[in-house]
Amino acid sequence: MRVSVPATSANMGPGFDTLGIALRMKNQVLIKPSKFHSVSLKGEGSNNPALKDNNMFISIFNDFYHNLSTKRRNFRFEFFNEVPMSRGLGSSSAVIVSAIASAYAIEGIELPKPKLLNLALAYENHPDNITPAVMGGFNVATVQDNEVKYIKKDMPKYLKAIVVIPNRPISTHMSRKTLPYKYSKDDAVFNLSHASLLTAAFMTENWEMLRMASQDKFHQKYRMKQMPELFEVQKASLKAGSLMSTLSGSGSTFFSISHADDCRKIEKELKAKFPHFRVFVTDFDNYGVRVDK
Ligand SMILES: Nc1ncnc2c1ncn2[C@@H]1O[C@H](COP(=O)(O)OP(=O)(O)O)[C@@H](O)[C@H]1O
Ligand SMILES: N[C@@H](CCOP(=O)(O)O)C(=O)O
Repeated sequence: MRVSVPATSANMGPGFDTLGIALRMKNQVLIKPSKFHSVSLKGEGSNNPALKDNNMFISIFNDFYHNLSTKRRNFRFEFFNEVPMSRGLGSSSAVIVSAIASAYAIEGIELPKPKLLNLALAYENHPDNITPAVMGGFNVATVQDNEVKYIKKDMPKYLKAIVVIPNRPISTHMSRKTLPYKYSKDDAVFNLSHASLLTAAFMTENWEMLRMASQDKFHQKYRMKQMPELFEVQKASLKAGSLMSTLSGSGSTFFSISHADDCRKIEKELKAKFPHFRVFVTDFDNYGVRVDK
């Protein structure tokens, strides 16, 4: 059985804890019944021996498997990871979503996506990564009465994402602690109006609006100060023709959107300017978590 989950870019500027989008970079796990428990890792995290012991995937999988099954089978887990850890591309959401989906699938129990989304909420209490990880596409989401309420929009093929991934990880948990406890009414209105306009722009495919609507006063400047080169990345990406360019989740990745015709030029300019960062173009994912039995 194979389960794959896409990387996600959350916030998208002003949509703190609300907006997120799925990218065509994925973590996959292949699970086979086996005499003994064993783990193999390829790609991201493969040089981290701790992930072979009790990693977050295995512990969430076991929580669910032990609840769902009376049998005590062992499994071989083969991970193929494309989502870099702690870079603001939703690696923790990818792990949470794939672990829950895997436990249900291995037991042959149907798990509708909305239910999976609400189960994932217990492990990550902001819905902006888990929603696109489960559903794919661009999503606006909130949590009400312990349930995720969301609206999804498929992304067109003529738009591409350009990601700039620094070497330095940023822990989402730690980064959230650096944000202000309170915001002024002006800043709240600024973010509310920009996030609303950005959402409307995605829904109506008004791409020229993205640059203006993706401005934010809630989190980016506080987080980017810890890595000031990111201000240069943003400036360079917009100058090279991106439609929008924002910190991805809590960082350290920078995420931009462009027309397909412009993406290679933008990628080339960013690579030349920031040779010490990984820069590449990727498609959007409109499907979300996928289980192949
Ligand atoms: N492939 C993986 N396998 C196991 N655990 C992972 C994996 N990817 C991420 N994690 C867990 O998620 C944590 C990173 O979460 P977080 O700081 O929220 O980063 P991100 O911005 O990538 O979601 C890691 O420290 C690790 O505990
Ligand atoms: N809204 C969250 C998003 C965190 O995304 P991640 O990919 O960095 O985990 C936040 O801004 O803290």
